[in-house]
Amino acid sequence: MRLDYLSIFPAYFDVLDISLVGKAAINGLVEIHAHDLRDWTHDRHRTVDDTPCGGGAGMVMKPDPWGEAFDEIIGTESDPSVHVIFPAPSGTPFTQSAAAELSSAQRIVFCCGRYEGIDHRVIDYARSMWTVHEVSLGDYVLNGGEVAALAITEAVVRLVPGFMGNPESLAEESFSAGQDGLLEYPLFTRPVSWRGLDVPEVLMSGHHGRIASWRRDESVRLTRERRPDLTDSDSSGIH
Ligand SMILES: Nc1cc(-c2ccc3ccn(Cc4ccc(CN5CCCC5)cc4)c3c2)n[nH]1
Repeated sequence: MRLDYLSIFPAYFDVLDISLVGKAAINGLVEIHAHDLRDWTHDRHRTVDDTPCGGGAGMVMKPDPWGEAFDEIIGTESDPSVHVIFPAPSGTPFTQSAAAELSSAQRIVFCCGRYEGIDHRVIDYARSMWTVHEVSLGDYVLNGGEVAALAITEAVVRLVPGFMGNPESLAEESFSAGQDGLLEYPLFTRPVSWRGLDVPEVLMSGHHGRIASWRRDESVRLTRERRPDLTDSDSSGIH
């Protein structure tokens, strides 16, 4: 899988050489390429923004540098197998199933906007050429797309076959199909007693049936408490 990042702050993506994603890069599962959008400007100030047509606060990213960067990084041929991701507050909420779908992509290009966003024609042009995803991380406003691109990268790459040492742990995660769409149960490890707080006895009983039942009950309780929106979904198994 090749991952490209277009940003005026490409150094944001240096961290990918350290983290788990870095290991995937080392063992050839993932190729990381970060690019400075200003490399595709031609004026002395390397300008990437301008005032919004129709007025309004802030600045908008000009289309020209994006188009030239696309030509060089992706090419001028249409190819639906290339996934182009535009993080945006107005995007579709990013989900675990979207991460799972993207984990089988051969090529993903992250377009990280700044200022108030990117000229919409950039997204329209990209839609005419590749498979475009405008995605939101959640209902809060970041200063740009870079943090969202890092989060999406981690969610996707950890699902790439061969990446996680212990694929079983993926099956038990929140939001993954195996867990019936419930939140994860609380986790404990040694010592059994810590600052007057003890591991629930059932977990030390060695009785697998009771342990499974306790974990399910805890997942149901937590989901009802924190994510009532998940309790009515068909996959949740609770109604
Ligand atoms: N889930 C999530 C994603 C983001 C995100 C992603 C990309 C960019 C690029 C620039 N920004 C800053 C930013 C600030 C204010 C507005 C709202 N303005 C109101 C009127 C015009 C626009 C939009 C955008 C991003 C933010 N934030 N949160």
